[in-house]
Amino acid sequence: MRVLVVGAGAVGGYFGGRLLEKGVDVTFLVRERRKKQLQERGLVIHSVHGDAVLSPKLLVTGEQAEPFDVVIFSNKAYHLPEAIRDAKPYVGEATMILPLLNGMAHMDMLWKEFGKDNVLGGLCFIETTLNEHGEIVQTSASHDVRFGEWSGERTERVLALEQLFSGCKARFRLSEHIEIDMWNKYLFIATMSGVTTLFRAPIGPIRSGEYGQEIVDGLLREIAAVMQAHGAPLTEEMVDQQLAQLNKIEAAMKSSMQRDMEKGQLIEADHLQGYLLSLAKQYEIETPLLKVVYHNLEIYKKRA
Ligand SMILES: NC(=O)C1=CN([C@@H]2O[C@H](COP(=O)(O)OP(=O)(O)OC[C@H]3O[C@@H](n4cnc5c(N)ncnc54)[C@H](OP(=O)(O)O)[C@@H]3O)[C@@H](O)[C@H]2O)C=CC1
Ligand SMILES: CC(C)(CO)C(=O)C(=O)O
Repeated sequence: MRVLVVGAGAVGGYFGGRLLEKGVDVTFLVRERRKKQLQERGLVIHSVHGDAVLSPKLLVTGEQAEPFDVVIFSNKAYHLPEAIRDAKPYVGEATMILPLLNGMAHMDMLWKEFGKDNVLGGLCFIETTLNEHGEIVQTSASHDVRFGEWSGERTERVLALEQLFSGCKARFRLSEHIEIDMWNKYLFIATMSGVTTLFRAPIGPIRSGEYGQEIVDGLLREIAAVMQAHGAPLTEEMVDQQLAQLNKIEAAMKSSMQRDMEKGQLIEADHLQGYLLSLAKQYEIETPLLKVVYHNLEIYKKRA
């Protein structure tokens, strides 16, 4: 099976690199600047799970290539329209599309472009970033991808993917409830990125202190209420589990949005929190904490 990874950034470079390391036929769709960087230095991974220096196959849109069996989208949400346009020539009728972006709003765009049957659900848990040389720096225990059919079925094609991904250094897990998994991850990351960007600290100091728990809990429950009003399959038990997860993760953990802010880069505020606020308006749900979080991100966006 041939795999195309759209974007050799922190997420795509890491997981694509791990697949390549295992011997999977992986190509990265990149733009000129990233191509030059990767040609000069290689795809360099510094990771708590082991370092690697790889020489991947690179493709720049417009270059000739047969359709791929799998196209993994690992770009930021604000680049999705261009990423879809650039990847489209390499998508055939039987190509599986696997997105690893945070959030949910991208699914509609992918379904519209590629058809609902061709798009799998997907997400990842990983703390990874690019350093000033474009090298991948992966810093905590999780390096997990979950993927699956939207219907939850164990079809031949996802079983083939499971086989393809198995035995590589990162953990790829086939899910029979990827829609639920994605909403859970969205609940987790909208809260986690919200508080870490608001307080400009890793999660540890935020969740401790006199008001920490109240704020994290309050924000998570506001977001959950919006998602549930929209029909997300999230039970109260799942909401409690996400809060427990936020209390359990390493104290030093930061969100990727926070790291992007620290580097003065663009952020996915509209895709994550902004989308939730538009739903809150639609369903007339009060979300005072989410508004504070978003307002902070808006101020950053104007300054950046
Ligand atoms: N980093 C993390 O720890 C985690 C991130 N996520 C999610 O994963 C997604 C990706 O994040 P992350 O990897 O951090 O982002 P990065 O910015 O590190 O990587 C995105 C890459 O996509 C590339 N790209 C964008 N548009 C195109 C295009 N048209 N053609 C080719 N390449 C393109 C960019 O290339 P260029 O250099 O040319 O701009 C960049 O290298 C986000 O939705 C994020 O929320 C999820 C879990 C953890
Ligand atoms: C919180 C984390 C690191 C978990 O994968 C994440 O998804 C992000 O920061 O984007």
